[in-house]
Amino acid sequence: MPPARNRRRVPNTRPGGPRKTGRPQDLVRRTAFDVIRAVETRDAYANLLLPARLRDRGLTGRDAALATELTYGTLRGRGTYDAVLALCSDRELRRIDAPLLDVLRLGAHQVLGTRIPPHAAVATTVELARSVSGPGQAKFANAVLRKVAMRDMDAWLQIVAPADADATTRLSIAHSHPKWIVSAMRDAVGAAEIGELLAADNARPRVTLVARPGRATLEELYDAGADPAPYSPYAAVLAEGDPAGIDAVRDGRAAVQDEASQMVALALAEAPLDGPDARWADLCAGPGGKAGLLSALASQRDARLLAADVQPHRAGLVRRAVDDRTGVVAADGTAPAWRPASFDRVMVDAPCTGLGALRRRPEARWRRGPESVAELGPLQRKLLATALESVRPGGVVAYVTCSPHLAETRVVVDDVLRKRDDVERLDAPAVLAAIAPGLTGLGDGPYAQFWPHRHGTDAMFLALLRRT
Ligand SMILES: C[S@@+](CC[C@H](N)C(=O)[O-])C[C@H]1O[C@@H](n2cnc3c(N)ncnc32)[C@H](O)[C@@H]1O
Repeated sequence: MPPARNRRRVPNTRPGGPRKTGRPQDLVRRTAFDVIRAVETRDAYANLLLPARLRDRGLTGRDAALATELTYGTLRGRGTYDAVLALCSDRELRRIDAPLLDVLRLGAHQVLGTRIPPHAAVATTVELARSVSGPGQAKFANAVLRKVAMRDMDAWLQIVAPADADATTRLSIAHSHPKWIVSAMRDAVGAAEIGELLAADNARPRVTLVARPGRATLEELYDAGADPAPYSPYAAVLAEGDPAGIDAVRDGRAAVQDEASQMVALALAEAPLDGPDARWADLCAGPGGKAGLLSALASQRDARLLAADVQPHRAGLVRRAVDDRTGVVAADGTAPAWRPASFDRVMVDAPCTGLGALRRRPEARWRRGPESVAELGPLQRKLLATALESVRPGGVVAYVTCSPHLAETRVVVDDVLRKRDDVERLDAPAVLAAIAPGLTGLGDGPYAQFWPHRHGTDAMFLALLRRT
C-alpha cells in the first residue's frame, strides 16, 4: 500500500466491507492480534503462522480473508500508523505497553486502511483493548482511535508526510518503509520511480506457479484455474484459490515460484556456452525453487544437477523439489567437496537481506537494520568466488540475489571480479529477453534487475559471468 491508495482502489466486495460485528468478528481480530504479537515477541513469520492459526480456530472464507488482510495490512502499514497514532495519543508511543500499541495499530489499520465503517472499527478495537489490557486502557484506546477516525488517510498523510518534508522522511512515512530501505531502494531504482516501487511493496503479490518442464504442463495449471503469465514459458498465475489444492503442486511436479526466480534460473540454463554442458551446480539451493526448475531442465538435456545448502533441513526441502537424477547435499558452498572447475553451469543464489521480496513478508522490513547488509557481504563475496572456482573455463556462473540493494548486487560482483582477469560479464538482459521477447526494463546491462512495480515480480538481481 500506502494504505490510502489501497483504500481508494479496493472494490466493495473486499474482505472487511460493511458487515455486522459479532463473535466471529472478534475471533478474526483476536487472531490477527495474536499473530502480530507473535511476530513482535518471538520473531514468528506471519505467512507461516497465520494459516496455522486460521486452521486451529476454524476461520475460513470471508473471515479468513479478513484476518489475513488485517494481519498483513497492520504489519505493513506500521510506519504510517505509528506516525498517526503519535499525534493522537497523549502518551509517547514508547510509553504504551507493547500489546496495547499493537491493538492500536490494528485499530488504525481498520479505520484508515479498510472499508470497515470507522465506528465499528473503533468499537471492536476498544473491545479487544479491554480483553488485552483491561478497562482503563480500553478507555485510552477509545480516545486515541476516535481521534484517528476524525480524518481519512489522505488527510492524515498531508499532516504526517507533508509535501515540504525531506523526501526520505516523507516516503518513509507515506509508504511505511524504514528510512534506510527508502534510501537504499532509491539508490538502486532512482528518484523518479522510488514512490512506485515502495507502493508496489505494499500491494498483495499475485501467486505465480511453475510447471516444472517434463514433469507438469501449463495446460494442467490452466485447467486448475491458473492464467498465462507474461515472461517465463513455464509460469502461470493463480488469481484465487489455494495452490496446495492443485494436483501437480501437491505432487511436486509444479510449485509456487516467483516469475523472476524462474527467469534467472532459465537464464543460467540458456546462457551461451562452448563445450560440454553436462554438470550443473546450485550452491545455495534451499528450499529448492530454482533447483527444482534447474533439475527439470538438466534432465531434459541429459545434464546432472548437484544442489547444496549449508542447512540440512533446507537441503531436505530441496530433495522434495528435484528429481531422482539430482544430487542433494548439505554442504557449505564456500568449502566445496568437489575439485575446482568441476561444473559447466553454477547458480549462486546468495543469502541476502530479501529486500526484493518485501511484498511477500509483511514484517520483514522492520526486522533487519542496515547492518545486515554489511554482515552478509563477506559471505556473498566468498560464495561468488567459490562459484567462479567451481566452474570450468568457458562455463557460466549466475550470481543472484532477491535484493536490489547495490551493496548486495553489483558492488559484490564488481569487487570479486576486480581480483581476477579470467571472467567475462555476459549481457544478462539480452539473455533474459531471448527467453521472453518483450521483457524490458531490466537495466542497460550487463547486469539485470527485476522490479515489482515494472514487472510484477520480486526485485531479483542477476549477473551472468563466464570464465574465459
Ligand atoms: C536466497 S536462499 C536460496 C533460495 C533458493 N535458491 C531458491 O530458489 O529456493 C539462500 C540459501 O543459502 C543458504 N546458505 C547460506 N550460507 C550458505 C553456505 N555457506 N553454503 C551453502 N548454502 C548457504 C541458506 O541456507 C539459504 O537456504
